[in-house]
Amino acid sequence: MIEFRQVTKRYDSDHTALAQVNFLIHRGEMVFLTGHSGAGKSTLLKLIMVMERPTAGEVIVGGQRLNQLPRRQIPYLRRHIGVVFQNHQLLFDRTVFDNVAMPLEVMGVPHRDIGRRVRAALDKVGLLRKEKMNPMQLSGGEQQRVGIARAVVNKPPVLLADEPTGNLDPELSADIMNLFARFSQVGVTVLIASHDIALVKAMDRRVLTLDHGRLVTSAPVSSGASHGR
Ligand SMILES: Nc1ncnc2c1ncn2[C@@H]1O[C@H](COP(=O)(O)OP(=O)(O)OP(=O)(O)O)[C@@H](O)[C@H]1O
Repeated sequence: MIEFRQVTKRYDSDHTALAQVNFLIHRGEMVFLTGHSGAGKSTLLKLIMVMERPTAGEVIVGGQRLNQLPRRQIPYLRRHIGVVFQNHQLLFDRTVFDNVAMPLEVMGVPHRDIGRRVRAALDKVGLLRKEKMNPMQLSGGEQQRVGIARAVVNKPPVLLADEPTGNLDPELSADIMNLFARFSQVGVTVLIASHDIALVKAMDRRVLTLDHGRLVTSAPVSSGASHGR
């Protein structure tokens, strides 16, 4: 579902953020991306979203070679990729419902379908009864769940998360990770960048580790079973 072939990304003429990175993530797999600050995690996610283009090599998402993707096709590709950020980027002058509905409105989904789809997404993250609230009235963990509901409301086959538990305590962080695991169980391909080594270990999934832009491991952190297919 997500494949990198010999991908190199240089920002300025000499600074190499990613160097000859190779990996393949299968449909429905949940994979973690770790590495020190500046290792290249966000860059790798940006290449999948085509917010950046590789200097060399090839990125393939859902069978589509992104190098050849014309600029005008980028918005359509992004509809197939849900993204969750650490600071969830919610609008505090709108209700929970309206925040989750935003991607559907941008896509021009008919009004009568929006309510049903927003409520289905809120149900998945356990917030069905809070749709009329303002995100400001919610806890940090609940706000992050709203961000996740918004990321999955149009049922993207790929879900990316950049430090999605950065502001949360360990218990809430584990809840959020288990939520991502449930999406992968129903076939969503999930890639999560995280600094939280203890949490990543506890989830016992395949881990891609970057070190100064190089992929140094692509294996489960523990000796437990690989969840790769
Ligand atoms: N737009 C940019 N222009 C120039 N250099 C950049 C740009 N974005 C990132 N870099 C550099 O590329 C390297 C990788 O950055 P990146 O943000 O991908 O790392 P990261 O692993 O996500 O770090 P963090 O965990 O701190 O967010 C860093 O040295 C960074 O300074």
